[in-house]
Amino acid sequence: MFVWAFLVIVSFWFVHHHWTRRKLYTLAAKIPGPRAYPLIGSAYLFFSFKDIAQNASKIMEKYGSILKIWMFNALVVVVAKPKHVQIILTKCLEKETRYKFAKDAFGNSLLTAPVATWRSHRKTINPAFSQQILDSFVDIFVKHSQILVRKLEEEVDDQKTFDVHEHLSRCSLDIICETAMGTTVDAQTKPSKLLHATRRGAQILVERCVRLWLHPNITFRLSQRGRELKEVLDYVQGYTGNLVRKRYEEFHSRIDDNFRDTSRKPFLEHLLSLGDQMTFLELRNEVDLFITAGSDTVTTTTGYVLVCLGMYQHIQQEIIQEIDEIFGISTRPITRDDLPKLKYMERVIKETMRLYPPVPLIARSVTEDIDLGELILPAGCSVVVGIIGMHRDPETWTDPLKFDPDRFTSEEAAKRHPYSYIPFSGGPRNCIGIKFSMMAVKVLLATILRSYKIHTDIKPQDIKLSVEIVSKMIGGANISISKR
Ligand code: HEM
Repeated sequence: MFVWAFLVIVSFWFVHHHWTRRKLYTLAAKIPGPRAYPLIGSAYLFFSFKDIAQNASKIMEKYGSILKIWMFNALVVVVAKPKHVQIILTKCLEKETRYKFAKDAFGNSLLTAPVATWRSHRKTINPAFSQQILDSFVDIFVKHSQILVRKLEEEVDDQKTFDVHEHLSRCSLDIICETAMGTTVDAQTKPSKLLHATRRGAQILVERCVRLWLHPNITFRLSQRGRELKEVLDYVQGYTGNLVRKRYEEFHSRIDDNFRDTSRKPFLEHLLSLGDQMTFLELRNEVDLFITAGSDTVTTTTGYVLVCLGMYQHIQQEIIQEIDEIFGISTRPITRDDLPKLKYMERVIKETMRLYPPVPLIARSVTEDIDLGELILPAGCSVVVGIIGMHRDPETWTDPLKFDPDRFTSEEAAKRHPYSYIPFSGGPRNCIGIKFSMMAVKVLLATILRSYKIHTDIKPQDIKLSVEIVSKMIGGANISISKR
């Protein structure tokens, strides 16, 4: 009797579920994709964590630039053509459901907030990333880059390779903490619990996204990973919370014109001076997001560029020539006026981010049917933009695996679709830190290259990127350095 009742309820649910989603199924049937089995869909292709990237690229090669994957009963559509991506990134502003896992760490911050909240926060926060404010941070970039150069002394030996990512991540954390909160964490000179905590937090988040049993809050909180994340977040949020609270209270107890001037102040104080729009918790969430989003991406980008310079010595030579033309034999520090002159370096950074995008995939939720011309994306599905696939698409990039910074001269760039190159995403919900990153990476590279020559044994065909929120080179960004 009990079994019959159970079967009737399940059948009823099944029919009801399919009936309410009939439009989604009809539209999905028109999108090509790998075979889907009852209940699991095509999720079997992603059961092995280490094969995810390989399987995803095989599927993309086979099914082309729009394809569907049924992950159990969730429809995921992958798109990789600039004209489709432009429509998606301008019309679908709601983040994909898995971003909600990041709310434990960042609450309703820019990255994770629903559209209505995001819109007002983005409007409030945008002025804090003005050119004038960013210019005031150059001294901070320089100070920490010079410490990095001193730390790298220990590694000088062209017979010895080391993972430069390790040094860069400490330096980027110092930069981002000082620019975001006005405090130095000295991660380059002291052991840093904050560094390990932010790193571990990001790893657990990725694991949660791909391990289905960690999706429900209840199983996650009881799991070892859930407990570990709590411990990590208690530390990070305790640390940043104390600093944010101190500044928040200071600001509210003495609002005076000092807080309103635009001389060098961390983001946090600029956010406070924008008015009473943000609560303490909102401020802490945004600061936590800047620290994670800003430090990992700047680290990865700079590390990728250094490996590329090691692989392509003639390109390194050209950058060094550009640097020497600006500084000559002077040892003066880099200033903000030097940065726009590093034009060839900028092209090298862009070409590196094309082949090795720090954020290889992004995802959005489709909340209403979206007409892509050839196909309609049904409301209720998720859409993944495969940035790495787009950046290597032979239809856009001739000889796509060739490292060629001249693809980014203004004449060449003008010939391409504006959404063919999107390392910082695109549309209204793009990265808020574009200019910050370019300035920080330029200062880091120029400071390093004024002192050292870069070498590597890595070959382009050996480079594989890990599947993480921010990609890394599997095996490490291994270089060796010698004094110039
Ligand atoms: C090379 C460096 C960087 C790259 C490649 C990068 C890339 C991206 C991408 C692809 C997104 C979109 C994410 C998505 O839609 O899921 C994003 C968003 C974001 N990034 Fe960056 N980022 C970089 C540096 C930074 C820095 C330095 C900061 C802060 C100081 C920052 C803060 C943010 C924030 C707050 C968002 C969310 C924006 C919004 O939704 O309004 N990023 N970034």
